[in-house]
Amino acid sequence: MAFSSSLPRLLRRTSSSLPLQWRLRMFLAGKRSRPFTTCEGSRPTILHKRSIDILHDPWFNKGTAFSITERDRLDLRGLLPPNVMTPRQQIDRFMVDLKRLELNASDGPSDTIALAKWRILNRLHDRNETMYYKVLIENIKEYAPIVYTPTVGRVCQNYSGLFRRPRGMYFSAADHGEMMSMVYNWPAEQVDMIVVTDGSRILGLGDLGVQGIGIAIGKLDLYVAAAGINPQRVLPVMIDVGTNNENLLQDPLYLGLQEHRLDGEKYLSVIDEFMEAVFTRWPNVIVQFEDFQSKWAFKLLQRYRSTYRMFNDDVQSSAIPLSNTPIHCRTREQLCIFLVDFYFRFYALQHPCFMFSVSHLFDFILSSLIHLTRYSGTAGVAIAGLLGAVRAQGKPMIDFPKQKIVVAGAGSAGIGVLNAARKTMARMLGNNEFAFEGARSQFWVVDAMGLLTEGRMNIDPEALPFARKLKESERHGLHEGASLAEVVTKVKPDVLLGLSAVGGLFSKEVLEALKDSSSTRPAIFAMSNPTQNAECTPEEAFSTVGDHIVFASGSPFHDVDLGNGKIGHCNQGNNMYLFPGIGLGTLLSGARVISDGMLQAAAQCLASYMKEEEVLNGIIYPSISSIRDITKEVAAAVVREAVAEDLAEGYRDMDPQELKKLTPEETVAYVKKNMWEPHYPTLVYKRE
Ligand SMILES: NC(=O)C1=CN([C@@H]2O[C@H](COP(=O)(O)OP(=O)(O)OC[C@H]3O[C@@H](n4cnc5c(N)ncnc54)[C@H](O)[C@@H]3O)[C@@H](O)[C@H]2O)C=CC1
Ligand SMILES: CC(=O)C(=O)O
Ligand SMILES: [Mg+2]
Repeated sequence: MAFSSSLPRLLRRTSSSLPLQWRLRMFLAGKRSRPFTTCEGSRPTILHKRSIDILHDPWFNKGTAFSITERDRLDLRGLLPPNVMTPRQQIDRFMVDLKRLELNASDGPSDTIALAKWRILNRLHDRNETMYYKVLIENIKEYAPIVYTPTVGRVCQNYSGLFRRPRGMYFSAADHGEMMSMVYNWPAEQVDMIVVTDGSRILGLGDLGVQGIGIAIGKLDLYVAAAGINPQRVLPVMIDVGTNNENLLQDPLYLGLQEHRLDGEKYLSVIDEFMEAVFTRWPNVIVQFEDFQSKWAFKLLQRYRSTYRMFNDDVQSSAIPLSNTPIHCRTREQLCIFLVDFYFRFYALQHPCFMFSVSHLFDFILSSLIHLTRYSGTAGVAIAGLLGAVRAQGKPMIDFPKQKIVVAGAGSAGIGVLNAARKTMARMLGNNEFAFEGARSQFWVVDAMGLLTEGRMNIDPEALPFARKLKESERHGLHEGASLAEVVTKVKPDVLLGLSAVGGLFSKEVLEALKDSSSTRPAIFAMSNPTQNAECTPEEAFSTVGDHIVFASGSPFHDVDLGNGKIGHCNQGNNMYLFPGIGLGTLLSGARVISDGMLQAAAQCLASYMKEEEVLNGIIYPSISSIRDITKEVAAAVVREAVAEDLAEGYRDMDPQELKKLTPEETVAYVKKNMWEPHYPTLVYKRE
């Protein structure tokens, strides 16, 4: 085929909505990617298959080597990473991966074993989904760390090498104008849950470009395993708008677009088009935004949350004004009087087995206060843990506003947690502007530039409310940019919470300083992921600060043997305890949007899940082994809230009126009944 004659033909055939430079690029990609089984001028192979069936057929599959024109011709567009590879590049990529495995294996333990387990599980996932999820559900504690954090982080970092069979959909800047038709290349008629990322901040590993698809796959594994979402109805999505990761831009084997990230309106128009396309084909789908860099995470949430069924569990913590709550009490006293009155008049009378106790009354008031506070996802998990840490000190949760909290990291996750914690305190202190303002003094925020004060130039507007006043800092012997160790030394916090993505940030010096904490039981939350990004390990925390601390981390660690038969519990403080239930509850209620109240109901359910004796033992989050049970409860709480807010439009044959009639127990049973179980169905053949 002569260059001169084929180019104009291709340019005519490819969508005229694409810019010329893209069509040229597609042409060149097509030239590069002739499969090695065919040669110039040979007769074409006639296929009686299309789309994903071709990718799953080892005779015809060419993987990433399908040219753009072939992808269009065979309905493959969007089912493969956008970069077209030559057969030679494919072999090189495979060989690099094979050699890396040999190298790692001879190197010592490294991550080889975890990655090898991931590969084995992934192959099972490709062959037999029912069996894959049965294995995962029955062994969730052992394999969640493989399909989710921390191993999923390694998988994303090595995705170009690990890539075998594509999973999910890829939309790229080059697909502008085509997405509405591309969504029809996905084989499932019904999709309930999409997890989408643009790869810009994967866990704490930074910009991993197209390789970030791994986190969407990992999160959806938990949607299936924990929430019982039907695996035929989940869709991981990668929106490839380029990458600013220079290593990936230079890597000849990288599978994504090798261009700098789109920005501004161009970026937004790609995401807008994606949202319109998926909601056109699947109007009832729920979209979870995952691991978008802070710069876009907040903006996208604002842009879509009142129109589409979507949420972002990394950042979400609503900005509902204080006055916009069901109960308007101007002071702490008024609120408490209202709740005590309510407790005796309604709650106690409605519970036949009710026996009065002061601690029960306190817990009721507290859970009501939490109910009046709106937060979710990461923030919800953090608040549940922070309240658990107060209870672990033997104090009532209502003492939470007295806690001094140092937060390391003021990115999307850190700010989400700070906003939620501040609002929780404010509600407990009287639910008014004065309380809200007062609560701010409980937080000390340290980011990459040290202590955040009003003396800082160009403060991020989201972080501004948490900048300390200069005078106030000076009174504590602190200054703008003071180091974390200085801040911990001077503030003597009750809680040290890390969402910085900096492994080892809670150094020996910082932990030594925490020994002087004014708390009887200081709490350390090293929430950054994956494992190597944890601000400290539980061993470091227990051995330096003492056996009495409460410890939680974002990625799993083993409990620590403290000697004398005592155990230092390592809790996993991860949004996995909430997002699956939020998705399932939204689905089963048929709510058109995901309200703050629904998110907050999920968080409240988690906060009240732990029993007193567990908390006093330093166990502030449930074991991952019970995640399916927790998720069921969380989902039921979300359904009930959607019904209460009149958002529920029903699901299948459960109409909103019937949903309204369900008691709390019946709601849990309804959720359980609708959770997919990994059983083989009986199959029969029916001619089309
Ligand atoms: N456990 C969980 O459920 C979750 C954990 N995360 C983790 O939180 C981490 C941060 O995520 P994002 O907020 O989205 O990232 P981000 O990139 O938006 O924010 C990181 C923040 O850390 C600060 N930082 C950097 N170096 C620092 C240092 N030396 N000292 C103090 N602060 C420093 C930065 O200034 C920035 O404010 C990630 O590792 C992520 O995996 C995020 C969501 C949920
Ligand atoms: C857990 C999670 O969502 C994160 O680290 O980003
Ligand atoms: Mg995340």
